[in-house]
Amino acid sequence: MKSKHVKVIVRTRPTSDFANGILQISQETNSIHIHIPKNTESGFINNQQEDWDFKFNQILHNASQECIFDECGAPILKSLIDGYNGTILAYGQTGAGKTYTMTGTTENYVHRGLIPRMISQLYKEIANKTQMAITVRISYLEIYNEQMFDLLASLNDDETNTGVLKIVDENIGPSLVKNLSLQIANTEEEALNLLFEGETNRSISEHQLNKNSSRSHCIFTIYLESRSRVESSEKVIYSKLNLVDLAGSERLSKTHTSGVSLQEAKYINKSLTFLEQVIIALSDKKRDHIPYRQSKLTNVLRDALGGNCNTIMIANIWGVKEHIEETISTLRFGTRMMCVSNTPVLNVQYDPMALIKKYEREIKELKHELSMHDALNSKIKIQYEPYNDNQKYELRKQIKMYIDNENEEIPIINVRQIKESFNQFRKLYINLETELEENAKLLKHSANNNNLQTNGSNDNSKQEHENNNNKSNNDKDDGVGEIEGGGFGIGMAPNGKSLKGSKEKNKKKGSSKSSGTNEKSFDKDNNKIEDGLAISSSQVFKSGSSRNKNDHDVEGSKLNNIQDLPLIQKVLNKDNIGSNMGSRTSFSPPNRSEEFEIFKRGNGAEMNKILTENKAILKEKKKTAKGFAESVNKIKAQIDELRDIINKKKNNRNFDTLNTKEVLDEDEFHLMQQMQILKQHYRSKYDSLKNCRVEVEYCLRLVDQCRQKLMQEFEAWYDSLYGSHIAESEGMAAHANNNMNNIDQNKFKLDKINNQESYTYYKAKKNVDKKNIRQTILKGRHQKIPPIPSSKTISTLI
Ligand SMILES: Nc1ncnc2c1ncn2[C@@H]1O[C@H](COP(=O)(O)OP(=O)(O)OP(=O)(O)O)[C@@H](O)[C@H]1O
Repeated sequence: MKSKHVKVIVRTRPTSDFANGILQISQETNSIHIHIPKNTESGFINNQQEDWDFKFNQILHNASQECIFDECGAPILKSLIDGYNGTILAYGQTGAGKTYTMTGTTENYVHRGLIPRMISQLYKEIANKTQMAITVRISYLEIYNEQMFDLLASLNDDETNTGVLKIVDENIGPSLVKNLSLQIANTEEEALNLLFEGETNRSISEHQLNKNSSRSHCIFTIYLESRSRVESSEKVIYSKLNLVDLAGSERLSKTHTSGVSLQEAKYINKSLTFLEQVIIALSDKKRDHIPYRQSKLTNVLRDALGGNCNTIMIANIWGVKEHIEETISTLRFGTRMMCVSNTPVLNVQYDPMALIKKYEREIKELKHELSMHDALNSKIKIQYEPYNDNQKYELRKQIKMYIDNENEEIPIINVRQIKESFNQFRKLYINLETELEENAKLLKHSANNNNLQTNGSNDNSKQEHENNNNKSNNDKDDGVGEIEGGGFGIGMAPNGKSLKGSKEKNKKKGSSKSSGTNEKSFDKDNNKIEDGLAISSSQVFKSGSSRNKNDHDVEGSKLNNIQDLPLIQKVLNKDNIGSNMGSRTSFSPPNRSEEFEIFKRGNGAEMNKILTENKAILKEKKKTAKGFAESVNKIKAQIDELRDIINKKKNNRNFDTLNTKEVLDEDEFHLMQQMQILKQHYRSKYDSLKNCRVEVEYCLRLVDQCRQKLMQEFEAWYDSLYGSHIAESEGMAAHANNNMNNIDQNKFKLDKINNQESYTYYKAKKNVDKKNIRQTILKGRHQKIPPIPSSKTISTLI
């Protein structure tokens, strides 16, 4: 961007009384020399200096109005139409010809000033610019005694623009003055009417020097908004032209004013002083702050002074002897003004609405082109709309398979698919992170529990050991605990009692009172759960979530309920649903067991794999525990047997050596030693068994969690595929069933048939449930058993 200095052109008012000896004008060199000899009789000149030399951009001595337009107006007008702001300031003492220069006189057309000439030329130019649609707006502002007046306010019909005029800090609109009316002028005549309207409204007061003299600053502004008729219409060029008729710059003493006129003169003087300060500040390159805000005039003209504008100042001088001091003052001001530089730039803006329309058009065309391109390359099925839920689901499936090495690669279709793939990868990663955190928590929790149990079992063991030594024969009936059994207390193994026998006993008792889970029943249990899923996954979901010590019973009762289900659903699917749902066609969701099998192979494959692996680990642990339990029982039986032999020997010896000191024979001594060894073995095996049990319980919990998650995922998957259909055709009954116990289910079904209100209620319930299921799934997706800590590790963790 190139900066330009403000152009200063001096115009002299023609006079027969020209101060020839004092004022020498050279139009060739554009310079003015003033010589005031000393000892002159005029008392108001500066005696300290005799000569003044000034040089300007141009001096128009006794020039015609037409010449002024050609030299000042025409170039500014041209750049205005090209999109650059322009300002022409008329500065000078009262009577020097500022108004004549800007407005001219109306009596004679030849004497019309710059404004009417520029208006006229503007419309001629607009008429020639056929490729551009140019809108002309006009404002006319008067600043009088530091107050702003809208000279065109009288034209506002709707009284919308009646607010107080205020200078806004940011030039957000075409005008810096808020509430200043902008009148559209479609023709030269309309523009001139506005000029004249403003003129008549102009504030005029009596003045000693010139009775028509204006004491106000007047700013006539032409705003152009240009859009190309041929190129894109969103590009708008805004430009404006300020034509400023400043108030007289003479000194207060010269005006001989008093009262109101004095006050006016003070304001004029003040604002011109501020104008001068701004100019001084602008011409000093070291100055950071330009005091534009000191006066309304400088604030309004801040764009024209040191901003984005082509600025010309016409310094009007009245070359008579008595005004020589004002002439010097005006020329000094002009000289300073020449130091001010502006940086005019093209004011291009983009109409946001038009821009949006353009982009929409472009997108449409590009889509069209893309679809043609795809068609030519036989890629007919490619879509460019955002991914819907089903597509996301499919992509996620592909990614999972890719991660599991089941897919060599994911075929790239388009950028949208790549983006969505990244999204899905991120989601999977976040899930994995959550899963790891949860596992870590679980591990810690388990370790804590283990420590407590290990400590407890150590104490128990000690106690048991002591008890065993003191036990009498009556204790023989107490059995030794085993992994499958509920109680795991160590007692005396009765003679002939075997592990098998105790298992039988437990079986008979039933597992409802058992604190542990029977291995056999556990496996059976697993089958049941999956069978349950086959019929009603939500039933299974419920069983998974409520798995506890009484699982066995729960499962049993569930099976009964499941058997009842098809009949109830038949009833629901038949007439009742139809009567409630009107003419909607009924939809029968696919068989859940088949779907579950599909799910396990597809989306749930990963989870199912983890579950299977975990179950295998669990089985292995149980097997180990069983082995320990068998060893413990075996040793216990040996101990009992040995104890019997020892006791018998002891009794016999007591009988033989009555009232004599007790002495062990060699045989008895050996038996006692064997007993010691057996007890040591017993303790060692018992400890191993305890530790193994902790691991089994830990595995059990995790297997249980895996199963629940598999079920939840299946639920969500099934629901996402068929949920809406089920809801539409079956009402919300089926799903509500899944989340209620049997009584509630039947109640709901009856309500559903008879009462529309409950239908709405359950519908709401279903939505909440659905949300909760999703949230649960999102919280922790897959939980794979982390490496099972050995009991030693668990102990050291605590
Ligand atoms: N170049 C000129 N040719 C002919 N007449 C002129 C010229 N300059 C000024 N005059 C006449 O001088 C008189 C005063 O001029 P004008 O009103 O334009 O002064 P002004 O500087 O605008 O004064 P004010 O500061 O009071 O507004 C007017 O009658 C005007 O017609």
